[in-house]
Amino acid sequence: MGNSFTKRRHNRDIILMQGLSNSGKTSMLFKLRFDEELQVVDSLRESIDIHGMTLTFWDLYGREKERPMIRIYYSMTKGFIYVIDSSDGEQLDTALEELVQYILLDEETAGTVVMVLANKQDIPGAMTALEIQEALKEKYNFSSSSASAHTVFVRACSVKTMEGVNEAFEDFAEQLQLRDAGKVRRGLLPLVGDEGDVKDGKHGTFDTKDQKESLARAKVKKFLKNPFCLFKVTE
Ligand SMILES: Nc1nc2c(ncn2[C@@H]2O[C@H](COP(=O)(O)OP(=O)(O)OP(=O)(O)O)[C@@H](O)[C@H]2O)c(=O)[nH]1
Ligand SMILES: [Mg+2]
Repeated sequence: MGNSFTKRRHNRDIILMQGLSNSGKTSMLFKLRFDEELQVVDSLRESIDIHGMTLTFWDLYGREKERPMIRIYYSMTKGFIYVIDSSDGEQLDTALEELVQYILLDEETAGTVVMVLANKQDIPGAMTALEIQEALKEKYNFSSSSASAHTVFVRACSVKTMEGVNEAFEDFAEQLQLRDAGKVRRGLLPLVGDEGDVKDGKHGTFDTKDQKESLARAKVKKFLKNPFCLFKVTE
């Protein structure tokens, strides 16, 4: 029988969706869950089946005053999806500052998977995933010892066109599975496909995966299928 600390750690089963107001959290969750454009609500809690898992997402309001208080849910959280409006260059600094202060530097989030979504890629002039990743690296020292506490990765997407959204959530679920299987990848993971390419001012497409990534996936699938493998609890 575990003590209350152990119990609390093992009870982590929600995914928090965070990000500044207007970044696209609710529309994203609504479209994933109901395949419709959102018009009416600004916060949702929904369970979605992804990659053979049922994940419960809590999309919380992006209102400024409430954002620091979201940490009361951190002890129940196993992953974060941090949504950024890539078309809003003026707010990027604030968005990344909050990601660092409220999530990455909070000890309660250690061991979680953090996906940063560079949303609204359909808007001309939107910052690329690479640009956002570089800006994040300037804010947060990923080679510090505390940086290895998380699995962090950046993906580009557009809720409007749904480009990159399903793929990003699949990747997220896969990282959670890896974590649960004791095969945790720590620190900042590389971008996939040609997300990093910015040629002639154009953004890359979001759906190509590079060979290394698919090799890694194949290995994980093999590992997960092994009936003799013991699933290690990593927290
Ligand atoms: N062009 C474009 N607009 C988007 C995209 N994603 C969301 N939007 C729009 O951005 C606005 C804000 O979206 P919401 O989903 O309400 O944003 P939110 O992050 O939930 O905001 P709060 O509830 O205030 O925290 C809406 O008008 C959406 O239609 C996108 O990928 N492209
Ligand atoms: Mg909302």
